Amino acid sequence: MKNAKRLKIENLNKTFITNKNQKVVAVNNINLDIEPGEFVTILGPSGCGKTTTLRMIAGFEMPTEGKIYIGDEDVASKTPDKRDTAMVFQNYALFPHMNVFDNIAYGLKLQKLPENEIKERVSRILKLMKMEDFATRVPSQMSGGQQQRVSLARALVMESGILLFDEPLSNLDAKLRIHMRDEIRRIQKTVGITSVYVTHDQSEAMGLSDKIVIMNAGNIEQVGNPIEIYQKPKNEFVANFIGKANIVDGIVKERIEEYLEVDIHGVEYKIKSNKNYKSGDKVRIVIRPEAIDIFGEDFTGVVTKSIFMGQHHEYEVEFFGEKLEISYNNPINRKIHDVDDKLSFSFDTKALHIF
Ligand SMILES: Nc1ncnc2c1ncn2[C@@H]1O[C@H](COP(=O)(O)OP(=O)(O)OP(=O)(O)O)[C@@H](O)[C@H]1O
Repeated sequence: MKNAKRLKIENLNKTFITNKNQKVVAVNNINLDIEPGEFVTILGPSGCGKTTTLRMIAGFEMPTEGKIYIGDEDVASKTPDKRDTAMVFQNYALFPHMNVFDNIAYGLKLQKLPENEIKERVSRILKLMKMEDFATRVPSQMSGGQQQRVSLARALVMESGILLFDEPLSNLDAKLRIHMRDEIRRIQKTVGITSVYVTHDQSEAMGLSDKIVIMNAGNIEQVGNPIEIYQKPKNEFVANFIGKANIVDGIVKERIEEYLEVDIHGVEYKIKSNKNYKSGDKVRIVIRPEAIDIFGEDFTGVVTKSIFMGQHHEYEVEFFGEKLEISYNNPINRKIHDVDDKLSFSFDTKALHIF
C-alpha cells in the first residue's frame, strides 16, 4: 500500500440554498486534523451534517468556504477523480453485470494500468479480504455482507491516501454488522489507510475508531478517543448521545488540589476535575448507569422499573424528583429488586464527571 495521508479540514462551511430561497447551514465552520493511518468516525444525529462533510472530502459536494488538505495539497476545489480518495457506499454501488474480479479491477482499468499489474493487485486484495473463491460470481449471487466486502475491496485496490465510508453497514442485519465492523477494523489496521467513517450508530463508532467526532447541528461538539468521549463528555449533548447518561446537580464546597469537593443532595463526593469552579457554584455531573453501586448506602430510592436483560439488570430509581438509570452486571443468583421496593446505592466517585 502507498503511504497513508494526513487529512486536515480548515473552517469548512456548507450552506445550501433551498428552492424557497432559505439558507440551510449544513456544516458550520468546522476544523479537523486526522493523522496518517487514523480511523476517525463522524457520529451524530440525523441532519447534523456528517454526510455533507464526507461528501465535501470526497469532492461530491463543493464547500461554500474552507480548505480540505489531503497531504499538503488543498483539494477543496478539485473534482473527485483528482483527489486521492476512495469511497465505500451504503448501497454497495457494484456493477450488476460484472463479476467480483471485474468489479474490483474497474478503477484500475480506467487508469489504464498493465493487465498483469491489475491481476496482481486484485488478487492481493481478494486474498486480504478472504474472497478468492468469489472472484467469478456476480453481485446477485452474493449476500449483502459479501457484496459490501467487494465494495470495500474495490475501494482498497485503488491504494488511495484516504478511504471514506458512508454508513456502509446500515443495510446489513445486526449480527452481520458486528462481523463486518470487526472485518473493516482488521483490514484497516493491516493496510494502515487513513479512514473517515460516517455513522449514526454509536456502537459502530466505539468499536471502530481511533477518534470519534461528535457533530450536532453543523458543529463539532467534541473530538476524542472512545474512552474520552464516554468517560469525559464535554457537554450534556455528548453525554446523552453516547451511551446512557444520568445527569445530577451538585454544589461545589471547595477545591482540594486536583479535586472538587461537591455536595450531591447532602452527600459529599471528591471529584477529579480541572474545571474552574468556586465554592457555592452549581454544577452538573454525569454518572453512567453502570457506575452506580447498588451495594452502597449513600442514597435510597424507590424502584420504578426493574428489567432482567440476561447479562445485566436494569433499574430505574426515583432520585430527588428525577429518574436514575442503574445497570447492574452479573445479576444471576442475586437478589432482584422489584418495582416499589426500596433500593440503596452510591455513586462510584472515580466515574463522576463534572461538565
Ligand atoms: N441539497 C440540499 N439542499 C438543502 N439542504 C440540504 C441539502 N443536503 C443536505 N441538506 C441539509 O443539510 C443538513 C445536513 O444534512 P446531512 O445529510 O449532511 O446530515 P446527516 O448528518 O448526514 O444526516 P443523516 O444521518 O440523516 O444522513 C440537513 O439539515 C439537510 O436537510
